[in-house]
Amino acid sequence: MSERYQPVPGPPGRFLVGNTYEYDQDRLAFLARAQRDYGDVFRFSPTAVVVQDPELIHDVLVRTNAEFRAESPLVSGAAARFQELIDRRLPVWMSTRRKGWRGMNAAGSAAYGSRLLRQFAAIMDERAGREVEVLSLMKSFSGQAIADFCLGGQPAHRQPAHGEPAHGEPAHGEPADGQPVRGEPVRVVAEAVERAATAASALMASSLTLPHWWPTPRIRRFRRTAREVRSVLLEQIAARRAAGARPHPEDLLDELLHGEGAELSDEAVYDVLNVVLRASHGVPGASLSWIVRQFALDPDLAARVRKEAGDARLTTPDDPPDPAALPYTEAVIKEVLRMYPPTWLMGRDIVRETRVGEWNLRPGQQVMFCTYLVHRDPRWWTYPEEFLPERWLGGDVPHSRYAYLPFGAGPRICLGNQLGMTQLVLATAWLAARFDIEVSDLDSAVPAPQALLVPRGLRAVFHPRA
Ligand code: HEM
Repeated sequence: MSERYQPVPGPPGRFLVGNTYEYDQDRLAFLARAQRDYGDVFRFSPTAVVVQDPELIHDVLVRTNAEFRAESPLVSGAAARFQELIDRRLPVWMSTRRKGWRGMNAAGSAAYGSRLLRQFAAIMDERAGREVEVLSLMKSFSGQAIADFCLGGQPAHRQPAHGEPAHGEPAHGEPADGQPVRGEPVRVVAEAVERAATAASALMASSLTLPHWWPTPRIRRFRRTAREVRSVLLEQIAARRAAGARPHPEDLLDELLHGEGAELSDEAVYDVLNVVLRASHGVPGASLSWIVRQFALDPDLAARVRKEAGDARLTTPDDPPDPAALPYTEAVIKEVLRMYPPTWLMGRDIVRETRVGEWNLRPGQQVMFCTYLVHRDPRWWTYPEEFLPERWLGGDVPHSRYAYLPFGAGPRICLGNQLGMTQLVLATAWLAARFDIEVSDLDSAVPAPQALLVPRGLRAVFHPRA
């Protein structure tokens, strides 16, 4: 080994399997132990280095697209082909990302508030009063909501009223006013994305990447579902193009096809929609599940959010308040994202020789960071294990300015962070205002660090408040 590449110290691991076995026994405990024993930079495997220092993490994140890549192939062996594809598409993605940003900024997200809340209210009304699996309920809402944000303006312009089924199908199957109703493309796309995300998380559930030529049912399903998403999206894009521009953009697809800036090819539009739908899949749903758990743990917290919703006159989903009028609710969400960041583990592939802190790293290696541990590190946070929304109201910022990164940072920061916050603030306020939550298995619903950090097996009954 040349001087240039001194091995980074880390747990030695076992013969053949390295650290994978110990890691899979308890992922968070393994990473916490390794950090305690080896410091803020440690080796996980010959190709993976874990970095836990917030300044170094930030440094890596801002250098993404140069020495680091955000995209990682799920199946090994596809890497070279995949990197070529990424290199070609990256500049296009970065410029289409800017175009997508316009549709998702604070104004775009706020304008979408009532549509979003109507969907949430309808889904919750439908499931109220009986025990439900919280994560699948919230994921199904967030999946539908994002698909609606992307494509929900199509083909008619009528919005479903509160009480009407969320995906826009009229109660008796007849289009209102003789018009086609929106909803069908949203449902088809949301379901295709759901299947693709389930197939991808089945691959990610294992810490080992499989060779791409290995024809396992999982890899075949992963490929088939990805093709399906591509085909339903390209179909929607073609149909919308053929229908021509509308006076005002009604969803992200309108914005991408007819908004300001250079015209995008169907392929570029597909890229944005695909990345947005995939990257947001389940993430707000996981956060809402943590909120449900937190409300069940602490009814006073729910009461305080309810009071704020009442003061802001949140009485009907048709006319929601500006999320800025709900600062305590926003602080609750920031605290949920601190203690339970859905994207609890992030990574970057190294594509050029580079240096991270005092270590030289080379192409083919991977850098990983565990935001869950950074967000609970007593060096950066006071009372890190306590749920304290007030810390976000009193200016008690972390001692390291980069120690809070639920949405990532740098050029690949979450594209939907404002939309995600709007969605979470309104849905959380609605939950507190309209329901008493009963959870029977609080003790067993502990953090499960899977593809996302989720409360394992959380079930609840949402009792409508009188
Ligand atoms: C609770 C809400 C959300 C959280 C915590 C979250 C978190 C994240 C994080 C941490 C990343 C960066 C991953 C990395 O750097 O490797 C990311 C990327 C992304 N997110 Fe989100 N997200 C949320 C909601 C959303 C929503 C609602 C959308 C879309 C409408 C969205 C769209 C995206 C996209 C497109 C990217 C990839 C950006 C790129 O690679 O250039 N996210 N998100």
